[in-house]
Amino acid sequence: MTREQQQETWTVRGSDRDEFPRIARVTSEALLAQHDLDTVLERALPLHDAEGYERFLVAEDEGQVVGTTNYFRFEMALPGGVRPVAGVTGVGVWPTHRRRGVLSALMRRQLADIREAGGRYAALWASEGAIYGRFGYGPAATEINAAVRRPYTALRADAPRDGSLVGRLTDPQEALPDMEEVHRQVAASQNGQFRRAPQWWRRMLSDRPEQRGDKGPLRAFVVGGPGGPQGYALYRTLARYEQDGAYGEVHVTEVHAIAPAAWTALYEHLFSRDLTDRVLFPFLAEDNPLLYLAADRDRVLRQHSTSLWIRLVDVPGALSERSWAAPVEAVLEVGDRFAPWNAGRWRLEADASGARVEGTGAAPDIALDVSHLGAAHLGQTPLSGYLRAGLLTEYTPGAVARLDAALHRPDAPFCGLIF
Ligand SMILES: CC(=O)SCCNC(=O)CCNC(=O)[C@H](O)C(C)(C)COP(=O)(O)OP(=O)(O)OC[C@H]1O[C@@H](n2cnc3c(N)ncnc32)[C@H](O)[C@@H]1OP(=O)(O)O
Repeated sequence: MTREQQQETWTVRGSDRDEFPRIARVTSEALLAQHDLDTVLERALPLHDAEGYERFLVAEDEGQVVGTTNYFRFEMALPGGVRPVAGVTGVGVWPTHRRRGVLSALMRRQLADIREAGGRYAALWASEGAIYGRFGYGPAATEINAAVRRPYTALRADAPRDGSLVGRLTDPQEALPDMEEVHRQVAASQNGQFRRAPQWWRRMLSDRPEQRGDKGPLRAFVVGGPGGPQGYALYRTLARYEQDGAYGEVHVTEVHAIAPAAWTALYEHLFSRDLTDRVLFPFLAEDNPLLYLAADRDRVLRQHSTSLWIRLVDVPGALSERSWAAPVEAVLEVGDRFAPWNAGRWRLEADASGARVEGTGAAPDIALDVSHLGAAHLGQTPLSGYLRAGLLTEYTPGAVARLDAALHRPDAPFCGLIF
């Protein structure tokens, strides 16, 4: 008997807008929210009003909401193209009800719901890395938190520069059409980006006092040329003075560009603000051009952390629509405790033109957990790491290396926006 079945006092069900304050109370408490419930609701309601409440799930115990989750319906760039992805969010269990199987029951039901709606993937940002592996999610992307201090903000002399590009520092609302245009192009191909609907831009540009903290208002720097906008940075500044000089900071919420010279122009602007000493980026792709344009890349201080966790909700469906970097043939024995329809043996035959995946009784080449496939799906986390750690089994020598070569992607995944 599972932990969920042992208890009888709570049930899992759908929810609606009227119940949202009770839901937000649980997630706020579970996530140690700094703000009171009214502030949380003011910020959260516009997004959820646009996204809808029909995918919320709650666990209810004697009339009290004790557990919650929800998912957004994203269109996310994945290897193989832009695909529908369930963006799982709002997970929380009331502190007196933790470790009784509430989350496990919510996850089980949510996976079934996503599958029933035709979904093949789920993605999330985890508050803690130890939570989601058991539910079949794998750590699929790492991103970097970077900080650069003067004088190491210098770019290489041969960084590409385009005299026809013009930059303007402006109010984010005025810059919105240009930012949308750039982001639309980025989201069409950058592994891990989701198409940003208007409600996500509103959230992104929301500039409430509690979001500013000790920093100034959000501003936009847009770079454009004769062909239209080529890139933008959204940032805030922090003024700071010591007896020996100015130590202001530039905090970059996001920076995107669609042409090499635009990256140079954006970084030259961010790195040249007077009265500043440090520029901070909470999220950059592991292969962001900054690491190549910096005159001394070792002085770009970097902390790496997991961003997207990916879950294959439909293993044959997901593998058959992925793109493949090299031909591969393998029988995979997949374990999946929370989505049992995936469990079993799958024969994968793939090459650059596509893939065929079908159930088989043949002997497996590799036995692995569905979370390993999720981790590897974006092409950044090799399965060979799990093999070396003894967490998957290779029956046919070399099978894991061949599968890794086929799963390879030349670009690093990047989401950059916690949802
Ligand atoms: C996508 C997002 O929204 S990320 C935000 C996630 N939310 C939070 O971090 C808020 C604070 N934490 C919580 O609300 C809860 O502790 C949750 C949601 C993480 C877990 O909920 P619970 O109902 O306690 O989980 P549940 O009882 O189903 O646990 C299932 C298993 O996961 C394990 N587990 C649960 N949470 C954690 C954790 N944080 N770290 C390690 N293991 C965990 C349990 O020990 C249990 O293991 P077992 O089956 O081997 O005994």
